[in-house]
Amino acid sequence: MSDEHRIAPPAGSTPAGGVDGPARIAELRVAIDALDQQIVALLAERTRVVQELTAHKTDEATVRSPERARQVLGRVHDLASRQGMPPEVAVGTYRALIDELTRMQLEMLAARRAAASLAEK
Ligand SMILES: C=C(O[C@@H]1C=C(C(=O)O)C=C[C@H]1O)C(=O)O
Repeated sequence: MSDEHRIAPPAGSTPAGGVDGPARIAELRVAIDALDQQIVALLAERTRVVQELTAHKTDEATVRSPERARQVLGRVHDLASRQGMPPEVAVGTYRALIDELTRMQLEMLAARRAAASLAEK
């Protein structure tokens, strides 16, 4: 992250140079909106990869793959630590993401099964 986005000093202290108060909040919210645009683009790409992978799964146990989920969370924990981010924030975010993607995969599997059983009739 560039210096302009660094977390502000503790309340009561004067930020070193630059804009203060509401103007700085507005500036930082613009930075957050730009970052969100990039994050959602990457999440959309990750979701497309998961959707493609799901086409190769044929049962609920493989959809859930808890060991793989643990591995992803452990890796995210380490990556966040190395980036100077509180790892619990990254792990909590990914836990919610994996829960939602697992729910999406279960729906895809159910839809495929329903289509296959209709085709059999
Ligand atoms: C994408 C997969 O399926 C699920 C979702 C995961 C993820 O989003 O990283 C990881 C494991 C599974 O719970 C997978 O098996 O790799």
